[in-house]
Amino acid sequence: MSAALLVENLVKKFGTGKAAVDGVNFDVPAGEIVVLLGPSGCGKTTTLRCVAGLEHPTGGRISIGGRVVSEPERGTLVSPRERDIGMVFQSYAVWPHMTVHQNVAYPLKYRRKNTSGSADIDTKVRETLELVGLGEYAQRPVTSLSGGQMQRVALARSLVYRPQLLLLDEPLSNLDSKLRIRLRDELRRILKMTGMTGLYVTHDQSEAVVLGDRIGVMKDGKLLQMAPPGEIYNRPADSFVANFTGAANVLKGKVLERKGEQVVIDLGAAGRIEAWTPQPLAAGDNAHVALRAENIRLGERGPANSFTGKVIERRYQGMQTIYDVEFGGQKVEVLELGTAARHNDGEVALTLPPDSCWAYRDDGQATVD
Ligand SMILES: Nc1ncnc2c1ncn2[C@@H]1O[C@H](COP(=O)(O)OP(=O)(O)OP(=O)(O)O)[C@@H](O)[C@H]1O
Repeated sequence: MSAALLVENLVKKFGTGKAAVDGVNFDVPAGEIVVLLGPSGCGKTTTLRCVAGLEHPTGGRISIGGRVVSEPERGTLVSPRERDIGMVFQSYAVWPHMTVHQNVAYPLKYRRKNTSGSADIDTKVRETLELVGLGEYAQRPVTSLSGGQMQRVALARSLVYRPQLLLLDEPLSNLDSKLRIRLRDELRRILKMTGMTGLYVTHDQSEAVVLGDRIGVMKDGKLLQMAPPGEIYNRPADSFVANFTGAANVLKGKVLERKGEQVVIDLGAAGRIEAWTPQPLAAGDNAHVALRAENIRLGERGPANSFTGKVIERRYQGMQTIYDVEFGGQKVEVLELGTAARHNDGEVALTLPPDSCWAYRDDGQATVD
């Protein structure tokens, strides 16, 4: 039976410097997959290693299946072995001198958990190999497999003993891009079929969106937002989340008025723009509006946020065209899907739908370096 993970106010400091994990809170209900997403050094691997028991947290509490496995304030620290977790890492970590079958059988023989002899072990190994699509490879030496197949062996080895919780740290990053996409899609199917509770760490947005029931975006040791992928992409709670997940356009201005979650922002020469905001912005505040290139509608006039601009450059990329458009001293990038570029250089109407314009306090950190 899969179990929930609860992480409360987790802190991890290495030495005396800044905390690598700085007061992180989240839960993973049984059967859910949560992905921690963020740039290099944001603390996602350290968070996962604390859950695994491979790092000793400085503060906070971690519980797996209702059992506290780490709470430094009370001197509680359960060893990794006793946490009943499975782990899959970037490196394949298979036993090179064994066959595929032997590799996957190893944890069952070693643990003798939920098994009643070699026939039972054999059945479980066969079932798990079928699940990861390696049913026909059971007797092959593991070293004769491709990278993607070896990673499936590593996954099967972690799934075969049905741990309470599966931890995955960038498991696809050593694979070539085609294989990575295929295994990414399959991984979700496999995890959902087993009903496994999963915590997955990556810096790759597409993996996070495909795999996660919820995504937690981290920066500088802090969890900025945790929400379903659609919410992260359409209602980013923070300017960093918006920018990190691809809202690369930034328009600077001043708040004129606020009604509920809507604000009107003065963009200077370009005029006014309506936007949604998750932050306590008020009239007079400096703010910036973030929006995605693919949410701007070129050649259309909508009921609000319509402007007349000028295409100053267009880059045809086969499946899509990117336009640089200027309006009233502001510059935006617009993405148009399709194999034909529909707009030429020169004057063009553009609409920035208010629902896709997100306003944040201007703290000078609008973009990811
Ligand atoms: N063993 C360690 N000793 C000292 N500092 C460490 C150690 N492990 C991690 N750190 C630091 O903690 C911070 C967070 O690192 P962490 O590996 O968790 O980030 P990450 O988001 O997983 O990045 P990446 O994707 O590059 O692995 C970084 O500043 C890193 O240098």
